[in-house]
Amino acid sequence: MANVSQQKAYTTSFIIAGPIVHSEDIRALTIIEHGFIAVVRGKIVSVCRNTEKLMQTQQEYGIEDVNVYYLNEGEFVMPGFVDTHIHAPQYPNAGLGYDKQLLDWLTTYTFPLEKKYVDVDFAIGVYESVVRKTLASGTTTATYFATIHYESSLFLADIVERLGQRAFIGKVNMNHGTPEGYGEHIYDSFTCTEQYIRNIQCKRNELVQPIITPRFALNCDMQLMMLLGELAAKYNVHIQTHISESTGEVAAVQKLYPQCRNYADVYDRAGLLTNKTVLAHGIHLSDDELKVLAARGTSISHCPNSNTSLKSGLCDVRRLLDTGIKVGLGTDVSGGYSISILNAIRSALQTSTHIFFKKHQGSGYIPLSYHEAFYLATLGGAKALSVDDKTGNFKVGKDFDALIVNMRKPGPIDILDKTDIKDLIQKFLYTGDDRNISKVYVAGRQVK
Ligand SMILES: O=c1[nH]c(=O)c2nc[nH]c2[nH]1
Ligand SMILES: [Zn+2]
Repeated sequence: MANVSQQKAYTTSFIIAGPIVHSEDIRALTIIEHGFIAVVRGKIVSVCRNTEKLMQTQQEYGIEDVNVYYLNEGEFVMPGFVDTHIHAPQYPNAGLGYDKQLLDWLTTYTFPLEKKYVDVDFAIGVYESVVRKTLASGTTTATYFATIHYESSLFLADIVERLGQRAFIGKVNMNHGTPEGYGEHIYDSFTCTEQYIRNIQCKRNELVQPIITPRFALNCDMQLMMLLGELAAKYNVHIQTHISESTGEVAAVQKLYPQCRNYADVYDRAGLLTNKTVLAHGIHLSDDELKVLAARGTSISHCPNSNTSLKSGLCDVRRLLDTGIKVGLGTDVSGGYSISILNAIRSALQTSTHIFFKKHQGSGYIPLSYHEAFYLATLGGAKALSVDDKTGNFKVGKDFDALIVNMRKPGPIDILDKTDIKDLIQKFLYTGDDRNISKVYVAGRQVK
């Protein structure tokens, strides 16, 4: 029998035995104190609540003793994190520029940095760091914005593929209101995007998918957005953009599209609201807009660190969920300063508590709980991206995207008292960091 730390990186058929934690729905965590998960060629074939049938399962799937890994005291296995919104090229700016709000922040800090990705060598260096760092932080699925540059966006896809992450990767579209040297002609924007989609689909790697990425309604005209909506339908691909992040942005969109009822209507008219669309932020959406998103099956990426860092506002996740909208968490680097979904969990919990403070006494408002935040970071994110048939929890038939968490490792805090599995989970969510994530798996492949 092997300890989990001795596992070979390339073994995709194995059993992990010990404490298991995952979400089956938002209401509660499922905790198995001592069970096992059997993985065959990267897929989960069995999840058991005890170890009685472990040897039988080994025999059934021909899993040798050396590929049975027992977790030690202080360890547990959980699903990998899903980051539903992150700008890979903005990583060099993480932690910088929070003296400005969204529209000024874009022109002062973000566009000048993104321009540099015309240089593929610069892009490769940054993208390699981003993918390694997100994997090390437990992000097994990431939804990336790249830049407008075709070549460097493809390099991001290559790096993701080589390092083994599950990801949606978008070449950004921008043909309106763009800064000097960082914009596209509508024809190039459209044709490059189509070529980009074909190029990524040719890889035939199920883990790496293209995603259509109009930056937001202020940087694309209606004609381009409509063409992109058609492309999404033609190639059956996902769509991502931003919506209703700051009040200044909402006012500018209303001015630019006076014929549209509201911000969501701009995207709806363009055919961009589908059940494979994920919209970042959505802080200032009206009830009417939420109804449209729910009807279209469009989801929201909640990016609480960014919403606070750029002083955009408090997004009420409870309201989104109550309207039937799918919600996942996003780091939104570098609007957010942290690459880690653990940080997004904490920011989401704090934002929800701040909203609770603002409500009047007796409103009955219930702030998010840690197990709801765990759901948003895993299964909620997978549902938001419509990949919950593949990932998000440990259901038989899904890919094994998972983290081995070790709370006994030298890390940010010491565990001094006796703890049960529930304590370990909470300690990890509130105080853990990547030092506590000892192993990361995507589709059964060990990637950390
Ligand atoms: O947080 C954000 N980051 C961006 O890069 C961006 N572009 C448009 N709107 C945006 N919001
Ligand atoms: Zn963003």
